Amino acid sequence: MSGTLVLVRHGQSEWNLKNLFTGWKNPDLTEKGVTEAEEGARALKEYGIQFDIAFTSVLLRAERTCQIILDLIDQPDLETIHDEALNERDYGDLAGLNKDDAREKWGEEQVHIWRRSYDVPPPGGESLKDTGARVWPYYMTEILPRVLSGQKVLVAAHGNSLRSLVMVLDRMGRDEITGLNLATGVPMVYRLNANSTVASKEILGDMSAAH
Ligand SMILES: O=C(O)[C@@H](CO)OP(=O)(O)O
Repeated sequence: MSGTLVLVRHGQSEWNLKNLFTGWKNPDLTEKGVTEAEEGARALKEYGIQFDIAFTSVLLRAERTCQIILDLIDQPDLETIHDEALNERDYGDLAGLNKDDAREKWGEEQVHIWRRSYDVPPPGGESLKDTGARVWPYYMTEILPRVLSGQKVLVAAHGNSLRSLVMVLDRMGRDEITGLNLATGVPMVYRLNANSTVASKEILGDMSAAH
């Protein structure tokens, strides 16, 4: 058995709260988002894990979630790599728009397709497939080799950058991924086999905290 990979989506952001498409925009966590990150951290502490390295995006909401977790599990100075490859999906022209206003303008179904489909990009932005096309190579070259060498690795990132990873790890098809919405601040603990497949997956906490 090789190492452990923990994926966690950032806590609620100010734009999650305002119901705005966010993408590469850079809002901070709300108080609730901080609490969600702390709850995820407490779950990891109870689980008893100590990490060898952490990865996060270059967006504040994920960076703060990562640091809140590391502080709470008494690893505040752990080496942390920040990379744009782990950023949220680029929402293009939708960034900053209200999700309900968008439904009124373009219809419920079209907005759902932009938000959750595999390969339909929002105008001027990235589809989940496009997001995966930058997340997967980064995972393969930077993250996976560490896990396979036995390290315990934390990845604090975003709803869609993590959906693209979960899709591959959980061997989900393009239809199945449409129904997946990750909860905020809820750690997913993967143990991998030596051949990179998933040996086990545990979800630590409340899956209902999705925004
Ligand atoms: O706005 C965003 O960037 C994302 C995540 O909050 O939204 P969605 O739920 O549409 O993937």
